Amino acid sequence: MMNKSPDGPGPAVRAAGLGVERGGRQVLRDIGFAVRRGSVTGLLGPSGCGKTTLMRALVGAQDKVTGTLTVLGRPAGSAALRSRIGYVTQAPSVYTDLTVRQNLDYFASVLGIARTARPGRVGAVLADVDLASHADALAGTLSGGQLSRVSLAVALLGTPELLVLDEPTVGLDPVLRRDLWDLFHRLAAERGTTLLISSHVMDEADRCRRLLLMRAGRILADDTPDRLRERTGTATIEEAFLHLVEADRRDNGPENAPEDGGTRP
Ligand SMILES: Nc1ncnc2c1ncn2[C@@H]1O[C@H](COP(=O)(O)OP(=O)(O)OP(=O)(O)O)[C@@H](O)[C@H]1O
Repeated sequence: MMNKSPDGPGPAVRAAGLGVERGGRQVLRDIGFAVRRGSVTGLLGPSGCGKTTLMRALVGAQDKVTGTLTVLGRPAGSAALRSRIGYVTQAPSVYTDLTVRQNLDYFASVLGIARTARPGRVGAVLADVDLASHADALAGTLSGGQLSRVSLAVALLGTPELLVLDEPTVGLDPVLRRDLWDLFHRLAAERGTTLLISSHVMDEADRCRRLLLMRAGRILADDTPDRLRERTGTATIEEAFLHLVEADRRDNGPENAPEDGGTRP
């Protein structure tokens, strides 16, 4: 079933002049970009550059946001967006003393999915993330990769129009990573879901239709993988990124924004 948006055909996400202050520091500054509906967009950049903060702003979980941030046609954080967005954080958010199925059934009830519809919906998302064979295992006995797939299954329960995934493939073996990327593209192609996926692994970049490259709280580039390589005259996204970082250093100096190293209270 394709997602139908009540808010017209505009971009899924549009940011302009976006800034975020965290811990008394400006950690995002003058961010501007648009994410097309039904696309798979990668948010790439080194640890601490602000990927999670940007995602938190998108889903309405971040304080001290300035500028414009529109999500599915509404201001980020609007109550009406809650059921339309799926957000998977880096830390799996499931109950370890419940089975996978019990977790999903619980979250389905929280989402207001009717009791009679729940077994079907739970079965469908278990199949999506390839965990049907572990449905009755206690979540606490699963591997890290399996646990993060349970979190993804939770996010899929409500058939979200926008899926925001914070480093969903970290720590996964190559086969699982490939399978997850296949799933992401199926969700976009078959259901019209928009996916924004963060990673600091540059070799995942080619799996995205479009890339947002971040450094030190700013967007360095917003382009397709091919065009990024072409316009920087490089062979890989990693080289393209390094090329853009050097150009940025020349233009703005090395200290234009805080790099990683802050503490996280
Ligand atoms: N709770 C917090 N309070 C204050 N500053 C924070 C907090 N969390 C993160 N920061 C700072 O905000 C900046 C951006 O952090 P963020 O977690 O968004 O980066 P990231 O790109 O997602 O990093 P990673 O890839 O390591 O997850 C960093 O400088 C970090 O130190």
